[in-house]
Amino acid sequence: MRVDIVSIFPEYFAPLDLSLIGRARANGVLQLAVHDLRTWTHDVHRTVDDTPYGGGPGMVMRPEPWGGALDALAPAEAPPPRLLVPSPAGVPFTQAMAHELAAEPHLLFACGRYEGIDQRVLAHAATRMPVTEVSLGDYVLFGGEVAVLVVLEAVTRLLPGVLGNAGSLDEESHAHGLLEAPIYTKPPSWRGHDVPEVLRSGDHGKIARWRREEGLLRTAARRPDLLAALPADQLDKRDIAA
Ligand SMILES: COc1ccc(Cn2ccc3ccc(-c4cc(N)[nH]n4)cc32)cc1
Repeated sequence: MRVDIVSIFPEYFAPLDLSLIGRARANGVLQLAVHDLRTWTHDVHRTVDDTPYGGGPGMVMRPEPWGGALDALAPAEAPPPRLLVPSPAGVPFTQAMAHELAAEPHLLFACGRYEGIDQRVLAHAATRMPVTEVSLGDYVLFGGEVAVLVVLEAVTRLLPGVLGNAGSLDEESHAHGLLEAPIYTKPPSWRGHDVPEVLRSGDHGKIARWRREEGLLRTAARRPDLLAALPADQLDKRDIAA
């Protein structure tokens, strides 16, 4: 997978050389390039923002530098990337979207700052590539960089060969639309708290049932919205009644 990121703070992405993403880059699973939006400015002050039409607080990112960046990184003669633009007004980012993005050959992230990017940048881009405005949640950040780090981590860990034990993808929270069960390791008793006996029983069927029930109970208590969204065939009413 190829990933291009455009930002006025390219140094924000130094952490991407660490850990699993660093390994994905080293083993060629991920080709990542970070670009400074100011590369595509042409004035002496390398201006990227201006005052908003219609008034209002703050500044808006000018369309011209973004136009130059997208022309350079999504040239007409190449297959178009998927453009992802973090925004408080975006569609919610979910594990399902992470899986969808992990199947894309080329992702292009546009990191806004100030009050956001002139909407015409997205409108023009949409004439030649898929554009998705994505939100991390109902809270407001200073810019898109943190959101890109989150989206990129969620997507990269789904790429083949990135996670050592692929099985861990199957059982984690949100893998089946539910939250995962509590997890434990040695010692069997710690400060008066014991590991649930069932997990030390060696009975894998019993353990699998316990984990599903605990996941359902957690989901019902913390994220009833996820429970409501489960397809009917995935939830036996007895599961909750138990
Ligand atoms: C119109 O209201 C605002 C508009 C933008 C901003 C600051 N800002 C600038 C670019 C940018 C990109 C993403 C986000 C963001 C995404 C989520 N889930 N929260 N915040 C915030 C962003 C503040 C307020």
